[in-house]
Amino acid sequence: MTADAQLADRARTLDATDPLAAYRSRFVGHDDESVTAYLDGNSLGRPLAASVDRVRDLMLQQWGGRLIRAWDEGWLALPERIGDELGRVVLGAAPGQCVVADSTTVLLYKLARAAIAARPGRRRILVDRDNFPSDRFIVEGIAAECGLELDWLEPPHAGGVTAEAVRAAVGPDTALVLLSHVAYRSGYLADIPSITTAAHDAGALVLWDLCHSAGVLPVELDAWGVDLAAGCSYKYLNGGPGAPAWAYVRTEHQHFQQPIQGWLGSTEPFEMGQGYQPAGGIRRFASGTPPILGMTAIQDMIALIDEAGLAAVRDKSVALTEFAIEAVQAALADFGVAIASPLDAAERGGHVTIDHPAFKHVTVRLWEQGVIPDFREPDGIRLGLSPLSTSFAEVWRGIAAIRAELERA
Ligand SMILES: Cc1ncc(COP(=O)(O)O)c(C=O)c1O
Ligand SMILES: Nc1c(O)cccc1C(=O)C[C@H](N)C(=O)O
Repeated sequence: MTADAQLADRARTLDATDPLAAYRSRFVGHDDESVTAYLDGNSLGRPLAASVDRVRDLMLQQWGGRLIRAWDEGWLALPERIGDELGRVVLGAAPGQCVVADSTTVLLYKLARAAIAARPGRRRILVDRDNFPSDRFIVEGIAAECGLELDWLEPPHAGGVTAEAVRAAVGPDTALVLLSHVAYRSGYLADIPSITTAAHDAGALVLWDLCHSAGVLPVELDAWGVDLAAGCSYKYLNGGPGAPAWAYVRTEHQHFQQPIQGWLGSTEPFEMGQGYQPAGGIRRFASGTPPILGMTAIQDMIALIDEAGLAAVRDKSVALTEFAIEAVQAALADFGVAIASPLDAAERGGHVTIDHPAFKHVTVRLWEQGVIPDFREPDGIRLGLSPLSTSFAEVWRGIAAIRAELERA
């Protein structure tokens, strides 16, 4: 058997013995033959068939039938109701600490400003140079706005941000540390508990960006002592394009003041009174009218993760990334393709990034033939493997297609 036939055979065996394989059929488009391999579930997760029904019901029964009455009949409470479910199933958070609102970018701003205000007199923010642009741009803006200084964790930090690096960089003047749980490019998985402790030992707060971890690996925000966190819901939470983000604020920090003082974060919105009085609890971190259509589909993925179990989802995620690495090493190493993600599964999230100078051009050709990974500058193809909707066969088809394009290049 050729090496290729062996990999194709292994993919078939892995799919045949995958205890979560049947979940794939619950997603719209799983049988669309024009998509040879969807490897971008960490940018935009596939829709669930259940969400099509839920959105239809929302439009016909709730919006169409109940009209404005639907706000009182459930819509106004939805950001916290979904937040509680997210906390229970995905984030390891007791009720009353999560809310769905805004975008991740806006929530990161609100939470970072709230944290800065809660550490008066401290003048520094620690941030990772390799963090996602929004995260970096937000603290750059806040530093300019509030007259603060930024400290940068510079790469390489032996693969990713470690507790030792954070401990060495924080001090009595550090107000806030802003980091990602899973790095958007490399997929490096940061150790939240030890990094949070390192920051707390210096009296700083930590804001965690969980965009690339929520829904793909177990998270225990309460148990890990996390202060503040935010993440998006259109990746592994399959909420759809532009679905609103979520924020976690630990109960003991819910007296923090957030900067976007809107009526729906105030005590009695419908009194329309003078002077902003922040609501109690997590509701004070909301600002304006909740995007009900946008947050509707998230509920189906939370329910699906609940059904499958996050530990099983992580097992499949590890198996998918292990197989991707094995296939890249076997099929692409001879072309000079380098693996930019950690090789140790314990240090890796749900995606694998591989680098090659031809990948920008290769990605265009892949998309034309229905093989859909992400390209990330300067030369990375990011294979985003969504455990409940990605098959091992898909991973192999994607990697075989990359090799075919490199052969032509
Ligand atoms: C790690 C990370 N942080 C923040 C964002 C920004 O999210 P949004 O565009 O929803 O504000 C993204 C993705 O876009 C991301 O991957
Ligand atoms: N939010 C996105 C969008 O509106 C268009 C294209 C991609 C995205 C993404 O989510 C990118 C993603 N956060 C990343 O890690 O690269």
